[in-house]
Amino acid sequence: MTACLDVRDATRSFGGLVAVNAVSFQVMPRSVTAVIGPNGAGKTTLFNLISGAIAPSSGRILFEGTDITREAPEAKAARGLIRTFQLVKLFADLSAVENVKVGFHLRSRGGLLAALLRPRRVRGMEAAIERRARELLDLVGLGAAADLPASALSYGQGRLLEVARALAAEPKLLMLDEPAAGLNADETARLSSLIRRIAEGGTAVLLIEHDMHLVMNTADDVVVVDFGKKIAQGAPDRIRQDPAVIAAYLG
Ligand SMILES: Nc1ncnc2c1ncn2[C@@H]1O[C@H](COP(=O)(O)OP(=O)(O)OP(=O)(O)O)[C@@H](O)[C@H]1O
Repeated sequence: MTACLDVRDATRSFGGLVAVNAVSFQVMPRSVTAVIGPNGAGKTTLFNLISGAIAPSSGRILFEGTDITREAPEAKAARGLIRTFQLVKLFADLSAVENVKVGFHLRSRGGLLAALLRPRRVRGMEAAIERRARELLDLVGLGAAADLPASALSYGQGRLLEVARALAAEPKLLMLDEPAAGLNADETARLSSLIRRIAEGGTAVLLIEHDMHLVMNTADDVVVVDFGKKIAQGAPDRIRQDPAVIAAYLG
């Protein structure tokens, strides 16, 4: 099976500091992979290399077998590599469902423009987008809030709305940067089951997360980085007992 994402020896230096040092790992289709590590380990830099926000000093990044190392974030998004943070912030005055509709434009700009040039089709297309946006809100548990302005949502609901909007772009790989940050225990449990459902629906998920409970309950595969290097990779149960991982967190 071709990996959805294949990171090969990704390296990035800032001056003398090697923030990400020859990190390699793969994300398989329909799987959830978590990147963990102590503060300053290089997780955010690694995410930036994958999403295209910054260029690697060396190494390669393949998406569905194609080398995308030097592609811009927009080009990667068009392939289906979507990071929540690539999207603009939520529009406070727009309703939840309208915010989700914004996500459709990320990948289907050509499609939408073409539709606009064919007036008779527009109405059908708008109705389909509206329907799909509401389905996505149901999926993340915000169905009842669809018509509320984003500003009326709680912090946790706002984070879930960001996920729904990212899903509107039909990602093949969804990258989530600390999705549980600021969520309460209930919301975190719901997020965990949502991430599992997203993966089972055919979208691979790659996340950075500090909440070990979420990681251990949600991820199929855990990549541990420390001082820029990958020090371990494996299933949550194995990672929990890995001496190098324990040392990194205690040290
Ligand atoms: N643009 C930059 N210029 C210089 N140094 C940087 C830059 N970005 C990151 N670094 C350094 O690279 C190292 C890794 O940082 P990074 O933010 O990737 O770690 P992290 O694992 O995401 O940390 P945290 O968990 O605290 O968010 C740190 O030492 C950081 O200071």
